[in-house]
Amino acid sequence: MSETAELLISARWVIPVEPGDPVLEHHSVAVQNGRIVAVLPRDEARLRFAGAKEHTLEQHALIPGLVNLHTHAAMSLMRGLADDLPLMQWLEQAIWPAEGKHVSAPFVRDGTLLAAAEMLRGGITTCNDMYFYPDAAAAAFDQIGMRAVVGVTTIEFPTPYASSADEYLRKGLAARDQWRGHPRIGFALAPHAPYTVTDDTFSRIVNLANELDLPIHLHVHETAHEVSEGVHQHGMRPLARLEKLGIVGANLIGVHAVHLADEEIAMLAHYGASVAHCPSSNMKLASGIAPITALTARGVRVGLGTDGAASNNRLDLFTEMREAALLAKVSSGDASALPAARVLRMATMDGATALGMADSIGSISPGKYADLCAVDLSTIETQPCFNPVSHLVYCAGREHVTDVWVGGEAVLKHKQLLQKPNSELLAIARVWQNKLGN
Ligand SMILES: CSC[C@H]1O[C@@H](n2cnc3c(O)ncnc32)[C@H](O)[C@@H]1O
Ligand SMILES: [Zn+2]
Repeated sequence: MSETAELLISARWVIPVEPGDPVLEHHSVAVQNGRIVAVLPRDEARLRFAGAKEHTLEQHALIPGLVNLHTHAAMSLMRGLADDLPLMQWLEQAIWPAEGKHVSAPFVRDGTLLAAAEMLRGGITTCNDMYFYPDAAAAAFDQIGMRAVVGVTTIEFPTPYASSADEYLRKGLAARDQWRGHPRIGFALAPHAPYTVTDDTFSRIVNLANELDLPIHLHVHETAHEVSEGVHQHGMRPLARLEKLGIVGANLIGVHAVHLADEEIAMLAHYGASVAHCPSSNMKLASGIAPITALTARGVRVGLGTDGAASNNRLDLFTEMREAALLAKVSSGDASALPAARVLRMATMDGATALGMADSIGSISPGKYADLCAVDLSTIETQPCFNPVSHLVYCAGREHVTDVWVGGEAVLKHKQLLQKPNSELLAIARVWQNKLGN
């Protein structure tokens, strides 16, 4: 059998995430046509793929590209615009008025470019995005070489983007049609939240999700106020209403899921739904601590999200991994809760599975896209290194990411983005800083 690979990426440690939790020392990942063809010992790889170009990472851990299961990428342009407020004051008094004034296709294109650059620099190769002008967002992700699931966003109030649920859905679905078949850009249905979407619109979304086989990406049970208001308005808790409407299913990505009763955890498990856990945003908006230990104990899949840069204020999954682990331990009183390998799996494979992409991303496995992230563990602050998985979650940060590939294409080399110069991105940020600052 003749085997070819155009690229071998050889690393001190290859951490494939599945199957099992192995740490492979001095291994190589062979890549052909954007996909992984083999994971094997380095010496064997050099013989078997003699013609391949080799990229050597002597002191690095090579991990699957991280999957950001919830973000609003273009909100990077509103980073630090409104801090230290709880969710509804933050939205109603600061963010929604600013969005009403500034959001446009160029805003979304530029904000998404900036966010995608930040995410790639931090080892995030795929994100699940929910924002206005999905077509502009898709174009930005494509331009910079990132993989993204873009939301067909729906909210029941008018914005510069659309004036009715019908128009949001029509425009979002038209964008999806336009990007169909793209190897890196996919779509999800993205109703904003139970308090901003009507029963009729949720019913339409259920039908569309079934017809088009799309995930449903939805903020849910983020605050105690959301739950009590839901009871006041609809006579039942939001998740009960969503279950009645058919929204709760295996394709649901419920974002935040902070305030859950035991029966609601059981309900999510029963339907095979996923949760996008966003620890920084939940802490910064004082929303609460999501019951991740209880969710995972019942078998609910949990991925990690950054939320937008206006409520975090970083798009950094290394921080989210560390916080997820520490919050699980302190809130359960159990230091063994969410060990490092489990958290790394949440930030990779579990996010991929939640997006319906388990066969194409999330682990370093033959047949999957070569979405990879190299983390330098040779620095002063990462010494000594007895266990690279421990370091990835508890010690290293996004500043240790040196090289990133998406579909076998290098997008970050020696910490430099290859598709866009930093100077161009900084100039874009300056323009919007001036506009939003006035
Ligand atoms: C309809 S586009 C997305 C919409 O969501 C707003 N948003 C950002 N972060 C949060 C959050 O944590 N909970 C609820 N809504 C959020 C964003 O500003 C857009 O208006
Ligand atoms: Zn959000």
